[in-house]
Amino acid sequence: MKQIRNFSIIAHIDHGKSTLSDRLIQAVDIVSDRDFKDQILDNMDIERERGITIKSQSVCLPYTAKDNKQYFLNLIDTPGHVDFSYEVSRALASCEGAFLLIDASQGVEAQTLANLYMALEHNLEIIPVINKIDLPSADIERVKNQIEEDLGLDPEKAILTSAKTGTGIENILEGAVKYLPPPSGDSTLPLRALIFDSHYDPFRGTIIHVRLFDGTLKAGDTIKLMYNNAFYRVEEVGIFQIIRIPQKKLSAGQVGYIIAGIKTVSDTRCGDTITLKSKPCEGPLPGFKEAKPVVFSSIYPVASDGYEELAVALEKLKLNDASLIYEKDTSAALGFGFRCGFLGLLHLEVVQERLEREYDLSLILTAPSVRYEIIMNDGETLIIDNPALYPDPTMIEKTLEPYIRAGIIVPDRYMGAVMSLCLDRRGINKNYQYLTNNRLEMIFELPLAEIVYDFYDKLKSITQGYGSFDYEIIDYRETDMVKLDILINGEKVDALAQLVHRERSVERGRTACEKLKDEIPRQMFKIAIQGAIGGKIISRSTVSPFRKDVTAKCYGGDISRKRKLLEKQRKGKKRMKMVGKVMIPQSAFLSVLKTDD
Ligand SMILES: Nc1nc2c(ncn2[C@@H]2O[C@H](COP(=O)(O)OP(=O)(O)OP(=O)(O)O)[C@@H](O)[C@H]2O)c(=O)[nH]1
Repeated sequence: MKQIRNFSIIAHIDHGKSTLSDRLIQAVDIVSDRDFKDQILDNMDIERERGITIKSQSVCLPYTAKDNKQYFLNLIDTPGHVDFSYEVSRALASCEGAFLLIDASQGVEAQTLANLYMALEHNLEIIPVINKIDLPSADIERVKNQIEEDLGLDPEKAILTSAKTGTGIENILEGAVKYLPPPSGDSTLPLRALIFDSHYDPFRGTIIHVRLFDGTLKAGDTIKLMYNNAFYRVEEVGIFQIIRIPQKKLSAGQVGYIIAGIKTVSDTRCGDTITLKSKPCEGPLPGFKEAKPVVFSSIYPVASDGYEELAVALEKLKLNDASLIYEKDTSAALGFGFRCGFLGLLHLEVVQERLEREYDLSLILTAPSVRYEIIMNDGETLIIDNPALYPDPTMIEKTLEPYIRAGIIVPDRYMGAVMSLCLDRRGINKNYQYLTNNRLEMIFELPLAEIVYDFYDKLKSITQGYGSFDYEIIDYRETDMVKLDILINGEKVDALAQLVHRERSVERGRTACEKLKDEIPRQMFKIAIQGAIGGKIISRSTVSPFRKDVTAKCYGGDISRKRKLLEKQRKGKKRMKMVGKVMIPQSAFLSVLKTDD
C-alpha cells in the first residue's frame, strides 16, 4: 500500500485539467503515442466538443520515481461542472490528496474555491498547481498571492506547469509520491469499497468504479451493495489503464473496477458501499446521498409516431446515466412524451443533445421547471414539477420553492451589475468579501427557479466573461406563485404554461407573448397569442397572416426543382409541432422563459 497514491485534479472549468491529465498519461507511457487521442479521459463526443468533463474516469499510472521505486498513481477524474458536484464529492472521497489547478492568467475563480472547500471537507492533502505558465498573460506572482491570501495554502509548495508544452509534468508525478500520503486501510478486515462512478458496457453490463478502503476482493466472491441490499457474483476485478486490465484481486487502498453481471447503472448507486456477503463490514462508508434531480422538463417527439423511438432511446441513455429520471407524460397540445428530471440545466442539455445526435430524434423540450412543494387547504402536500399540473389556487394554503446559496466571484467593477441582476432575480445579498484588492466574492440566496434558465449566460455577459458562479441548494421557502397560461388562437397550450412569481406575473406574461410572437412564423391566418392568469387575460400579441407560395416562383416548369423546394420546406418544418392549426417551432417552448434584455 505504501506504493499507492490516490488523487484527483480539481480546477475551475477551462483551467486545463483534461490537458494536464493527458500529459500525465503520456508521461508514464501506458498508451502508445499513435493511439493517443487528446483528452483521452473525456470519452464522450459531447464532452469533447464542449470541452467539459461530465463523466469521471480514472486511470492507474505506473511510475518509477526518483527513489527508483515503482509507484501506482491512481488519477481519479472529476466532473468539472456544478451540476455534477455530488459525483465530484464521491470521487474526492476516494482520494488522499488533490492537485488544485489554477490558470496562471485567470487566477482563482468560484469553482477553484468551491472545489477547495470540498477537498478540505474530505481532509485531502492539497498541492496547488499553477498551470498555463507559457501564456504571455501569465502572472505567477499574482496567483501565488491569491493562493496564500484567498485559499490559505502555502504558495511555496505550488508546482508550476504548462500542460500545453509539458513543462513541470514530472514535478507533478514526483509531487504525488513525495507529498501525498499513501492510503491507510487493512486488507485483513471485512471488505469496504466505495462506488464513486459506474458506466455501462454493452458486452459486460455495468462496470463499477470503486475505491477499496478495507479488505480484498476477487472474481468468484459474492458482493453486497449495502444501500440496495442486492447481491451479485463477481465475474472480474481489475484496474483502469485507459483499457481495463483484469487483476487476480483488488486490495485495501486500491482503485479499480468490478464486473458482476449487473444490468444497468441504476442498480448501482454512486456513493454506496460494497462489502462481502460472507464477511460483511459493520456499516457503510459515510456520506451516501442520492443524487436528486432539481430541474424538470417534458420531452416530446416532433413526429407523432416518434414516441416508441424516444422510449427506447431514453431507456438506453438511462443505462449509462443513473441520475436521469423519467416517466410517461401526456400533453393535450403535444401528445405522448416523458417528464424528465435532471441534475441541472447542463445535464438537461447534454441529454437533449445525446438524444438528438446519437438516436437521431427530433424533439420538443418544454421550459425547464423546478420542483414546488404545495400545501393544500386540507393539509395534504403535493410535489409539483410540471406547471401544467398546478392545482386550483383556491385550494392552496401555501407554496414553497427551492432556494440556493450562490457564490459569485467578480472583479469589483462589476459589483453593481451583479447586484442588480441578482436582486432582479429575487435574490437576497447575504454577504460579500474582498478576496484581493479588486476581486470580490458575493454571496446571494436566490430562488432556484430564477437561475435555471439564462442566469449563467446573463452573468457572463454583464461581467464580460469575468464572473464565475457556483451554487448549492439550501432549503425550501414560502413563495407566491401563479400559473401563467398561454393561449394560442384561444386554446390553452399546456406545454407553454409556467409558474411565475405574482409580483412579476404581468411583466412575464407580456415578455412571453412578445417572445412567442417572434418565434412563431407567419402562417396563412392570423395567430392570436394571449397570456392569462386564472382565466384573466393579462397580455396579448398577434402574428399577422402571410401568404407564402414558394412554388409560384418556379413558373410551373421544372417539376424536380419544385419537389426540391417542397422537400426543403418540409425539412424546415421538421422541428415544428402542430398545435391545433398552428405550427410552433421547438425554440418557442423555451423562449417563454426568456427575460427581457
Ligand atoms: N497556453 C496553454 N493553454 C492550455 C494549457 N493547459 C490547457 N490549455 C488550454 O486551455 C483550454 C482548457 O483546457 P482543458 O484541459 O480542456 O480544461 P479543463 O479544466 O479540463 O476543462 P473542463 O474539462 O471543462 O473542466 C484548452 O483550450 C487547452 O488547450 C497550458 O498549459 N497552456
